Amino acid sequence: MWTVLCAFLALPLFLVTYFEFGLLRRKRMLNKFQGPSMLPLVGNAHQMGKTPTEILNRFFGWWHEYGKDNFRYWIGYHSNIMVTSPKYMEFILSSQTLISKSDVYDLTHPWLGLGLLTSTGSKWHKHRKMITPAFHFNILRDFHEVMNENSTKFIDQLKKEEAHYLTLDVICDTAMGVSINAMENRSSSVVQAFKDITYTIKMRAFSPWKRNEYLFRFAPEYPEYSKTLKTLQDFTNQIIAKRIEVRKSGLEDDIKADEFSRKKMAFLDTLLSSTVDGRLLTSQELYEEVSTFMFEGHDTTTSGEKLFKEQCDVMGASGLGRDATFQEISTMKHLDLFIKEAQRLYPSVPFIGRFTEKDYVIDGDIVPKGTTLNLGLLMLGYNDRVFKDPHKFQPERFDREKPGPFEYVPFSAGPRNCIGQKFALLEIKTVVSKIIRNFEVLPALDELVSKDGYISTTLGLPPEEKKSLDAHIHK
Ligand code: HEM
Repeated sequence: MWTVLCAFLALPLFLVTYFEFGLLRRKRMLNKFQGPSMLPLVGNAHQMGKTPTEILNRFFGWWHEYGKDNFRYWIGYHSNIMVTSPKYMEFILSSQTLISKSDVYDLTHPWLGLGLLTSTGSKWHKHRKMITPAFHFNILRDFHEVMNENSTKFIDQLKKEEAHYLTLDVICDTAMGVSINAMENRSSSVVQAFKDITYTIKMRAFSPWKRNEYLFRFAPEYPEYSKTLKTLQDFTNQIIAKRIEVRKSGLEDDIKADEFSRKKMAFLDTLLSSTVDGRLLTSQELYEEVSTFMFEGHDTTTSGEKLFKEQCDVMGASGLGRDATFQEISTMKHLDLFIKEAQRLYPSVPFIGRFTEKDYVIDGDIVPKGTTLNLGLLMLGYNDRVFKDPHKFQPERFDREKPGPFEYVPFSAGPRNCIGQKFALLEIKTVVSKIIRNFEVLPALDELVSKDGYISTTLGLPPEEKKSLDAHIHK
């Protein structure tokens, strides 16, 4: 009896010692990096905060404290380096071997499996090669019609002050050939499920025990998470099944009124007809790629006099009521700068992660095997060594001061860059240009831009400045 009790009590101690021992080498090497001191078991998890805003503020706080340079931190036994130095960015993003995603992406596996975003090694290489033609210039041009149709619906909803989910409609309508009409069906369980699952995944990343698949089953939010996951899995599987059915029956061209009637479903059709190693994709592989594109293709893509003038110049003053052509969209240069500036301050993908499967020497430092490299794309945009007066919204800055190739990378760079970059930019330009032609766009009074051109959210400021400004704003 006593032996069992003692063994039971000693177990946690044994486990902690075991893990600490296993980490000695990594800890020793990572201690050479600047960063906050850590506690046993939790690392720095207790300092992270409980909401996405608190977590962002914590990261920015450390970033300022450590000279706007890289720093290391620990979430339980997961060691991380927050990478913000352009030299590190260049090494990591250009590497042909450092392509494995960080352990944070494991949290998406139950939902996305190992699709293009999360897979690595030869599977990723083969699938990237197979999918790349689906984003060819000519295919994008065909998609533009669908983007215009959905943008028109979006504008109608904006006029009623009820605009939502445009990007989800566009990715389903173009890449999958399925009209889910999320804009008009806001209470749809699928639409809500996309929002819920991404929130849960983000928050799990900062909890040492919820990161673990088994321990997470005991978390209070687990039953809701399982339901959400099933909703998304069923939705994706249904899309694939219906498309296969339509292809089998050879009815693609006949059922014009049906929701699966579009002829140009480049992405899903590419997947269904492509071979890898001489065989068709398995149903699991199909599931992984389709769910990956539904996620990447909609959660990422969501003013002023000069913009309006450009619309008049390009479209002609009498053409403001019609859709812009593909060609016209590509000549809207000021709109390009505007989008670039918005992505600098509010990048759709603020962080991306890599995992070191061996030791690497980066810019003279040894980064040990087993380290998560968290690439702070968000921090790059706030670096005043690169962007003068970074809190000022100035689209023209990209004409004057061109950042280096690894100083501004909202779509990432190198072999694992965003495969949907051109699709995304076309979609954003299509909808934003239409908004400008239909509405007078003014700076948001207290949300985005203040009268003197400074953004008035306090994101990215050093903690003391942020505190005093926050107090001022909330007066
Ligand atoms: C403003 C919109 C978008 C931004 C800022 C963006 C940004 C990014 C970034 C930073 C990555 C690298 C992720 C990483 O290394 O973990 C990425 C990858 C990816 N993006 Fe996008 N993205 C956008 C829109 C899209 C769209 C519309 C699609 C699909 C139609 C898409 C599909 C993908 C895929 C599949 C990957 C993984 C590529 C690979 O690993 O080979 N993205 N994106």
